[in-house]
Amino acid sequence: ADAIDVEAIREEFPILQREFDGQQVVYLDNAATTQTPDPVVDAMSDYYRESNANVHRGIHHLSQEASEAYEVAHDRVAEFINADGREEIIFTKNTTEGENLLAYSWGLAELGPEDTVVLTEMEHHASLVTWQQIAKRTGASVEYIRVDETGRLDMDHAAELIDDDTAIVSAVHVSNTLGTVNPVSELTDLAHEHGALSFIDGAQAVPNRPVDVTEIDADFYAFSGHKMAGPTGIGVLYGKQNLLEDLNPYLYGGGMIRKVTFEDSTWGELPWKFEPGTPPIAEAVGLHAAVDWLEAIGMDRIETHEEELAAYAYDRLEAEEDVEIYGPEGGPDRGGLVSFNLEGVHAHDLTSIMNDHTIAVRAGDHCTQPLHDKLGVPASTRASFYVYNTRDEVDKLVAALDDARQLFA
Ligand SMILES: Cc1ncc(COP(=O)(O)O)c(CN[C@@H](CS)C(=O)O)c1O
Repeated sequence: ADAIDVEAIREEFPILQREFDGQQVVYLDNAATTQTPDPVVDAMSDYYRESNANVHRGIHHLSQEASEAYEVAHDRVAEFINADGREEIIFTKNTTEGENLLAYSWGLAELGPEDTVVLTEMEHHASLVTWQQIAKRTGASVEYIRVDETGRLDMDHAAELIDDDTAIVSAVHVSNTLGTVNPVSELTDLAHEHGALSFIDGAQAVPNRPVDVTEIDADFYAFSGHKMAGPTGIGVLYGKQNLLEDLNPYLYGGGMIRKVTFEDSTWGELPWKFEPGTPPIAEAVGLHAAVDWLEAIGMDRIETHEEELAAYAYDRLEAEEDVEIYGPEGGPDRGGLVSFNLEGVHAHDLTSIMNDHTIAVRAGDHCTQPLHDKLGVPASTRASFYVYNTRDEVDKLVAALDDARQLFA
């Protein structure tokens, strides 16, 4: 596929023209959140200006328009990840809420002392803390697939850990710290061989590469709108329909019920059963527009762009003898981000120097504290790329290291 036209894409992001202290912003914090193109902003503004109403099939025209827009957004997301239909697409607040929905609706009901939850050492706190706490409440145990010295999962260890006591395997598709692209189909197959479920955290995958949940055969899959050129306040939990049918909701209210009496209630059909109260309607319109916008570029072209940029950044940083990089070398095993440390300079100091050059990167543990403990570092600096980033911006990042060396090293 031919390369994407970055300059044309940048025209749709006025924020990228912003300057601080006379320097144009270099936005390299996309794993935290991506910027929002004009068509997505316009779609949400138009909704508020012209179609705003509450959903759940009100009688009046505006409510019917809003309900249609909200429901069709589910269809569009289902198509985007190759799910069977809107029944398998639950809109949440974000990836974190999707993981909690699964842990509360399924985990609390199904896990017990004889069960094991298998995670990986590179899990984000959104799944690691969630499963850790649900396991404590149910008596289940938690085991972690080892990350090897290259930053990849030790799949021999995975095959050892995943056995007939395993109730669920929960794994990140692309690590937000290492950039590692995990073999999620293989992990899912291992889970299924032992009658376990598979949950995949796709927060750093759906925005950046083609994802086909049917091909992966994951039972559940979660991601966020704000990491894929969409708005904050909306995420998606995908689940196989037959599994979702058997789950009870853990959040109750209007819109999710079929019948309510003073004695008891029955639940509405999918996906509304898991969407109580007034949902993120404008955000769903924005997410729909973001999916259209991304697909117009092409997810395979986005994947190639990010892989090449991350490989370029990896090579440039690798050439600096006082830089330590975490995760696999540039290529198909690394998504669009690079975390690293500059010898003798704390990540927070380096990141503030970067900010002096109006370069936006992230310092910290990226919500993967156990992984940083394993790496033996308190924090790292992370540059993460998207469709509007360029090699020139990577060069600026590398050039700014000298300032940090003079000041801190
Ligand atoms: C792999 C992974 N899994 C879950 C989440 C949570 O996404 P939410 O939309 O915040 O719920 C994130 C978001 N990681 C941000 C905030 S720590 C980062 O800077 O890396 C993630 O990267």
